[in-house]
Amino acid sequence: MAVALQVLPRLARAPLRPLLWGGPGARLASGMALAEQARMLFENTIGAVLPGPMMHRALSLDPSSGQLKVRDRSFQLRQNLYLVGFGKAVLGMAAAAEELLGQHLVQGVISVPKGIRAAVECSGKQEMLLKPHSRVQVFEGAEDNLPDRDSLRAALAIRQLAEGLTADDLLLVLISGGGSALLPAPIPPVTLEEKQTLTKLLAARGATIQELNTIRKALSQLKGGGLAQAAYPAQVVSLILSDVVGDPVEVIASGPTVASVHNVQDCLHILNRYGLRAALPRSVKTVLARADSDPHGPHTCGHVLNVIIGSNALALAEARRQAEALGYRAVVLSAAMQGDVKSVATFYGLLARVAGAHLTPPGGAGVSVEEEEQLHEQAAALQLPDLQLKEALEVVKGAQGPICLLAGGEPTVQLQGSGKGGRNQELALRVATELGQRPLGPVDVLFLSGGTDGRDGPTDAAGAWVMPELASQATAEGLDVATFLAHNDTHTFFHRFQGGAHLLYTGLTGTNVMDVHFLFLRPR
Ligand SMILES: Nc1ncnc2c1ncn2[C@@H]1O[C@H](COP(=O)(O)OP(=O)(O)OP(=O)(O)O)[C@@H](O)[C@H]1O
Ligand SMILES: O=C(O)[C@H](O)CO
Repeated sequence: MAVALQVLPRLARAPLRPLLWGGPGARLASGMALAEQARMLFENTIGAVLPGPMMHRALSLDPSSGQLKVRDRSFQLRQNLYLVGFGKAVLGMAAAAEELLGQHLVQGVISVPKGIRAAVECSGKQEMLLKPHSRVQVFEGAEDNLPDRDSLRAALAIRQLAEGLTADDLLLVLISGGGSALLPAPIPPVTLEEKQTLTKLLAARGATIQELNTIRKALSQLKGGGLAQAAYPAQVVSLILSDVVGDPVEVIASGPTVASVHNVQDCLHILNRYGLRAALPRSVKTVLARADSDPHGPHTCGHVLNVIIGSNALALAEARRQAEALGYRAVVLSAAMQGDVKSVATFYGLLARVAGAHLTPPGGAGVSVEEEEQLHEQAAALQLPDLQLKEALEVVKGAQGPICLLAGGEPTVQLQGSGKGGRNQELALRVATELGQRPLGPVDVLFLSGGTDGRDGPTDAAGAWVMPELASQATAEGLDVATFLAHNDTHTFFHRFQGGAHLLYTGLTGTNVMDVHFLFLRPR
């Protein structure tokens, strides 16, 4: 995270704009330009998954009895509350916890990205900062999302706090994406450097987050249930903001409060798959061999309540609600959008064409049977477990007015060039190319792709929005879309195209529930 962090100033002041989105405001909003609606929908979607609102939804305290309610479970607070946390969204989560439960809080330690406090301060987003004499100690570290000395110090302070707890205590654990790098505590003799190298190698060779975190858990004192074990016999409540498709609690931040179900054989398979088994340092082999013969077996986590408080699905549900308030028929297609960005772009291109043809009256572009078949084939190839394509097309067929199709997840980019970009900007530009290939009939189409953390790859933009005319307009400006795509240089493209008007700028938002994709179709 080399670039100075910066938090969205517009979101900071007005995360939600009920006047524009509900009741009488809806009519006003529906007269807005499509691009303005798309940008507002993106900002308001992020507003719904900011740490504060999510914490307030998940927790409630009865001040007279000291009863803390987390979902359907109750816990008795009497100045026995401790707090630890690690992840990109944890500063705001801790601030909300302090505001809600501060009178019972004895001590806390959190591990957050380098520069986050300065960025939050700069943006004036006071509600995401801890109080001046807070009982929560803050460590900043993990520059570039890699474990470092600072995050190691934080992890050791977190372990120490957890180990000092008794059966009368309650430990609140705040977890969000980026937590793995912010909580490194390698099992000796594995060193921080060895863990860093192995993590980097696995990531560079294309290991999935599930595979990467299986290895991290095997080599860590705190991951894979280790933190919960350290806190025993205290009760543990983990509040988790998911940045992994499907919200698997054992994967997010490597599941420090979830018993690991993996064995050494699983690790060896993964290391084999990426050609790393032969080159393993002796220390790693030692730790894996020890785990194999460990008479205690894996950690047990019966004293833990793990709760997902925010996710991509939640963001999409809010986006849908707000799109409907704007007068769109809105459908959530999937919160598990994964796969190569090229295949995902082809899918959205076909979807826009098929949906657009269904929306326009006879004499419009018309939908061919082949295209509808291609769309279903492309969808099947993406293997999205929760895809609601048939349902979405039914809604489109029955609709007489504007449609908004919503999805989220994290497609992947196979980097070939050395340009500057991110997966959202690349997806948007590829979708623009697809949309520009054939006429779409009398319907306005806009596609938006944005990262909810406000940072798309190593750029300061969150993503971009496009329309079918983009490619021809770019050509008129002397910009060749295909060349920018070939070099993975989409940020440079969007920066130059129409003076950067198609880029989404939010600054670092202080939350992270992966990416969202919006496809708007508005019959003329
Ligand atoms: N020039 C580029 N063009 C397209 N994508 C890129 C480019 N450079 C990096 N990327 C992609 O950006 C991704 C990294 O983005 P980012 O820093 O937002 O991490 P992330 O995976 O979103 O992290 P988190 O899960 O914490 O949000 C990688 O998947 C990488 O392939
Ligand atoms: O920290 C991590 O492990 C990733 O962000 C997934 O949660």
